[in-house]
Amino acid sequence: MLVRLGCWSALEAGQTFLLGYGLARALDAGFLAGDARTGLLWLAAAGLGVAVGAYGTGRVYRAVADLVEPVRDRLVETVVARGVREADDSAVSGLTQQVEIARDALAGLVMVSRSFVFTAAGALVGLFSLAPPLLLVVGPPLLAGVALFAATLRPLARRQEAFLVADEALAREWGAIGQGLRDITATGAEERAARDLGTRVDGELAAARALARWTVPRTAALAVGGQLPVVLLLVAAPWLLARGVTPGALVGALAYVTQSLLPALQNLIHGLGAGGSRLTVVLRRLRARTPADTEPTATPTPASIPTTATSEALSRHDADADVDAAPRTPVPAARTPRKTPPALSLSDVSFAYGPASTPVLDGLDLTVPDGGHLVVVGASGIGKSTLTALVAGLLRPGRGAIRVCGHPVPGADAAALRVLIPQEAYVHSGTLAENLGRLRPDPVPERELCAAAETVGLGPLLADLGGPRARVDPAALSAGQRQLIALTRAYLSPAPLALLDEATCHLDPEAEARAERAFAARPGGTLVVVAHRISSACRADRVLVMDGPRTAYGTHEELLRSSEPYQELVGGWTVPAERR
Ligand SMILES: Nc1ncnc2c1ncn2[C@@H]1O[C@H](COP(=O)(O)OP(=O)(O)OP(=O)(O)O)[C@@H](O)[C@H]1O
Repeated sequence: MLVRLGCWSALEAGQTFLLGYGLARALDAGFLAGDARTGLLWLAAAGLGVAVGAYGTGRVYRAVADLVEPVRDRLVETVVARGVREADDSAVSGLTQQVEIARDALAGLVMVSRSFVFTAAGALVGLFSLAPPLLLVVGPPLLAGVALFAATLRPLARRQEAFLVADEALAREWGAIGQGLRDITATGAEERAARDLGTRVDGELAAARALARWTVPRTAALAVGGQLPVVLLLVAAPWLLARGVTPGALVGALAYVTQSLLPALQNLIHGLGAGGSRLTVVLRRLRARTPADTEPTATPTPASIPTTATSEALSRHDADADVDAAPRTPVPAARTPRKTPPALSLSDVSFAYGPASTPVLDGLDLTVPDGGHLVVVGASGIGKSTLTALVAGLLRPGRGAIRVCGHPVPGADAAALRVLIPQEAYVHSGTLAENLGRLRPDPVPERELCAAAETVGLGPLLADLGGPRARVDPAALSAGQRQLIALTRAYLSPAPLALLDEATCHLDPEAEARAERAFAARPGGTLVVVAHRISSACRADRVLVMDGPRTAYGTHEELLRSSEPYQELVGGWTVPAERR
């Protein structure tokens, strides 16, 4: 196969030889000697050389394909076998894509390096045939240029790889943030996300600068090896002519340098510089997972989430007794008791989506004490999510004031004290531990992760996936499983106020009850739930019924007696036989 490739390349190189030699002979033996016919014949010979060379090029492509395709097949076999062994189909699709990149890069490398070797051979033989002194002028700078380029190859490949890794890390971070924008805003993690992304951007910038510095010697190699010979040929023309070099040979030499050597060197430098390092990176990645694959998608950095003083002596609801048996994971933020503002207060809050729209909220007053458990119910489209978005600071009230633990909303302090779990749970690729500990400023001990998972109801999934260090593929999880992960993450967050906006809608009633009880029992935690089922309202110590801009507020029993909209809602839901 290699012999065949060499033969077709030699035929291709004949074109290079004939280009300069034919031109020189056409001038010296033809046009300059007054014999136009001979000149034309030599030009025709050069033209024939181009045609034969083109045929050779076509066969070269086939020979390269014969060489590269088996390599690709072997790589695919290795990758698929490994994927099947590791039962990792996502890795197979990713890696087979990398195999295609490896195939293209390898083919490109074979093409450019082969082309340079044969073109240089054809041109140097041609120069020697025309006049050996021409070799003295063209040869040394060409060798110097190639040597300089060879010296830059290794450091350049390293910089290129560092840049690719930094670029991928940035793309991953960016993708993760893009997908989870709503949750990042909802959980007040904007600063942290911006810091993580900023680190990646700085990393890529540094890698790009280092790479750019190494392109300088590469450009110099092209100038020395490809452009300097042209200048030297022109400068040395009188000296060459004085030593018997004919004008035709001089023109032929210029043709060799400008039409063959310079483009071949350009292709070599470009092809080996970019394609070579790409091939190195991809092959390394195919052999084993690279650091880029194994490193966490975001480096957890300590976030300065303020703690708050909560736990005013306001009654914790009865359901607490129900969850005493469940293992409790302490909320990490230290909170000092005594005289603190309520976990949530709204005073005279009004909100409409547009100046001419009917207000969704109109003069709402509401207080949720520290440790309280409020459930919000109401018909679809009545404004429950709007209320949680206002409390989370995602919307601004048109009138009135909202405070979380005494801090005005919107505001950074308030944002750090509440965590919003929306209906569409966000899980990013990475390990379970990374997912679960994302809202914590410091690494969460595995024991605490497992205890929290058990409490919220994620325990069986955690075990199935292989523990906290197992990697998760968000696309392979069910909506309910994603919700359990998001709930456990919020449970572990230091924010005392948890806002569950139909965050358990994909869970079965039992799993929903377990998750809600866990949140209600979070030490120092306050819970606001937009209810998906009436059982949620039964578990709460207070219920807010939204009925247009009007609202009703009280315990489940009180509202059953006093609120017609609540009675209707309860009638529409299946009332459990006994309060859960
Ligand atoms: N971005 C928006 N722009 C304009 N109107 C909106 C917007 N978001 C919601 N609304 C409207 O505000 C009202 C309240 O919507 P919201 O989503 O808060 O209700 P909801 O009680 O949470 O409904 P569901 O139970 O179906 O989720 C609805 O009439 C809705 O159409």
